[in-house]
Amino acid sequence: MTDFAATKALFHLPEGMIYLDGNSLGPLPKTTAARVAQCVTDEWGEKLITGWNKAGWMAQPTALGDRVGRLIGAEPGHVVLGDTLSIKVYQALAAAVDLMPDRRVILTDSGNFPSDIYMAEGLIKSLDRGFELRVVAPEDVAANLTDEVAVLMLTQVDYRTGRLHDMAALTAAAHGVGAVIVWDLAHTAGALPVDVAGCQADFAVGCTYKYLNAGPGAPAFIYVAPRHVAGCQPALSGWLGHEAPFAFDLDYRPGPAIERMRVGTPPVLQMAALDAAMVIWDQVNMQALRAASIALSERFIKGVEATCPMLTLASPRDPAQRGSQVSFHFENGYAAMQACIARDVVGDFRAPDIMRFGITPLFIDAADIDRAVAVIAEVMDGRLWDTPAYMQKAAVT
Ligand SMILES: Cc1ncc(COP(=O)(O)O)c(C=O)c1O
Ligand SMILES: Nc1c(O)cccc1C(=O)C[C@H](N)C(=O)O
Repeated sequence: MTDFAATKALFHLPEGMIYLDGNSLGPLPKTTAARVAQCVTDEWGEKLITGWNKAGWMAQPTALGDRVGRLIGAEPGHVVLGDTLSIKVYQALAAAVDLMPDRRVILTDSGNFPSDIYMAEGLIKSLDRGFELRVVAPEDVAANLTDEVAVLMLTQVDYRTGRLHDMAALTAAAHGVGAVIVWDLAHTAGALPVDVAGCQADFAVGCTYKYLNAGPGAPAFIYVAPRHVAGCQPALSGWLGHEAPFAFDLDYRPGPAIERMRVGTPPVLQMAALDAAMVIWDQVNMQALRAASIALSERFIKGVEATCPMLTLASPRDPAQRGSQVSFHFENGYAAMQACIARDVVGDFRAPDIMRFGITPLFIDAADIDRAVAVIAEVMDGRLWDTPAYMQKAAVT
């Protein structure tokens, strides 16, 4: 599918709203409610426990894994869904350090999402084998790849600025010093073409509630390269990752392939929501999507820069260095974003001063971009953000 004028009709968007936040929580596909209702009434309601076999619930994590896998260039049979992204980061990192018994440095960058860093710290603590987490500036990653590094763990697209790491180059550089790489694709999957297999990435993880429209709390995914899967000893050895879960053996034996990265019971209702979203995503041509995303992003930057001199671009100016979001610095960014949201232009704020806008061509078009620019200009020009009501920070920003 390359006709993004048609895809907008596939999503429910509140009347009058311009939703520039599909990179945080994607909007609802129009078919999702019926698909989830069918799962609830026909599958859960009528099939009850037999739904695990008859409705295919047990096979969903790998079946959906292949569909998500297409979007990231994974080989079939090497992606599985389940758990949260933080859990999948932990699993991937634990498996990665296991491959490198003689090295003790996990390298990451300060643009990484904090949860990835916290999970690495937690893993290091529980391993208690003297690992060091080394956090460097994003532009210094390559220079810090030494033969001390066991694992390079990176989020490809910086959640604040949208800065995009070169997956092929950094994967090759990590391999060049004998290290293993873990990619977090939270802001990549459904945002731009990726080729984990072609880049020879070792592990990749990501979520499905942002660009992939599977809804709040939707399951995460994990990719393990074919060459590693047989040697991968799951750190989170739950029963559904066992070779024969229904043998109920007391000794753990990992499942045959990517199944071993499953942990426990899959979230069946969320998987149904993901299934509905994937009916759209199965059709999407990622190269065409990327071209549309760049055209809209360039239009947005041009419009905002022409009308809002107090906003400064926080994202890379070169579209090849950006994911599918555009961010601006503004010292009163929180209040300004609240003022935009009150006028139906929805983006989000990331501390300390980032106004972040997701550019998602499946449901945002050039007319939306122009209207959003006009609203942002009105907010900035009229200092409409400068009211106490917009300064009050909510629990979730
Ligand atoms: C890059 C990145 N990694 C990890 C997470 C954490 O994901 P989750 O809350 O699903 O564990 C997020 C978002 O919350 C993220 O953007
Ligand atoms: N996962 C989120 C949530 O459960 C509540 C609110 C926001 C989020 C997010 O996705 C934050 C996100 N990782 C970010 O890019 O900022």
